[in-house]
Amino acid sequence: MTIPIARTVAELRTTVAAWRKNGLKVAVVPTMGALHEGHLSLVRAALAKADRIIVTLFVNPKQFNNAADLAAYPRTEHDDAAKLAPLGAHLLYAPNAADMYPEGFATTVSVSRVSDGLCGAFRPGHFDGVATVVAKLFLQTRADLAFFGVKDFQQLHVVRRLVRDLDIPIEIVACPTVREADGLAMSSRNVRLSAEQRLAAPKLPEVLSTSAERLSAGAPAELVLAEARQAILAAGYEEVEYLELRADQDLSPLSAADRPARLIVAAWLGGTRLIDNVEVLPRQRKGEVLAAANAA
Ligand SMILES: Nc1ncnc2c1ncn2[C@@H]1O[C@H](COP(=O)(O)OP(=O)(O)OP(=O)(O)O)[C@@H](O)[C@H]1O
Ligand SMILES: CC(C)(CO)[C@@H](O)C(=O)[O-]
Ligand code: BAL
Repeated sequence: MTIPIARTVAELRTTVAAWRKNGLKVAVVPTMGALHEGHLSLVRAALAKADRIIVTLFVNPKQFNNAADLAAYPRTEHDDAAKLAPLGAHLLYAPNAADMYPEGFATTVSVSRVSDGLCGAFRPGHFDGVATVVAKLFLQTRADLAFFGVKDFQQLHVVRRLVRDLDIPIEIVACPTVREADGLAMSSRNVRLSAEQRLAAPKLPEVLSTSAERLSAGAPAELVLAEARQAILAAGYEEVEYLELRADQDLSPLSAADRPARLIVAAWLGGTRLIDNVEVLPRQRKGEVLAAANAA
């Protein structure tokens, strides 16, 4: 079983035009490859909502602010294609950098505000690179739907803002984070962890979920965040790049869980940068707790 591969926009467009002529609904799943169950869950979600699925595989140089990170990024196209075929994905679009950014390419798509802070602060230029390539992928594929993981929470906000602001006619579908049995969020970068680091890694999601519960129960955010940082460092992480409480709806910074929120983190373990986030349910005020108890 194999999956067809398109290398150029022309090849991609020929296939998509034939689908469209037959009235088929098209979905795109943008990735940088080294596919794991997290990516495959996006493909399955796409298969449930569309007739034809394009998985894109492009390690986008414009979104890497660190040359070593780009050089070390896993490239496993053969294995990726072998994972996609049995799932029933219809096309792998794997352009090369010279086709995506030909000589003279001079356009940058920049989404402000939701790109500020968090990864935007620590990876300068990263979200410009993401917004530029995602805009290209949407226009190249002209898909009806696009699937993204909640694991990259700020990226999801950037993409949503991009399509709203540029009136790109595509529905963005967010999919939950797929985790290993011990809670670690699946990520292509996890393969860089040594055996010892891999054992320490799940402390990150563990601290996130206990902190989220404390915040929902009304514990002061400043204290919870400070203790969470300490716990992550005590587990063996060498640096907590950021750990912040942000509003779920628009990513605005929060000092208390007074509305639906996210606890969002980036931390370094043995030279590998891991990101994660969890939902924080809004703190119930005393009156609401009493009202709920009386109603029960
Ligand atoms: N564990 C996961 N669960 C659900 N979706 C995921 C998961 N990991 C990545 N994705 C989603 O897959 C898409 C492609 O992500 P990407 O190729 O960067 O994978 P990655 O594993 O996140 O790699 P990286 O090491 O760059 O973080 C994005 O929409 C991302 O949010
Ligand atoms: C969306 C994306 C494929 C753009 O290169 C990338 O940022 C990713 O893999 O999340
Ligand atoms: N998942 C976001 C891709 C990156 O780290 O560049």
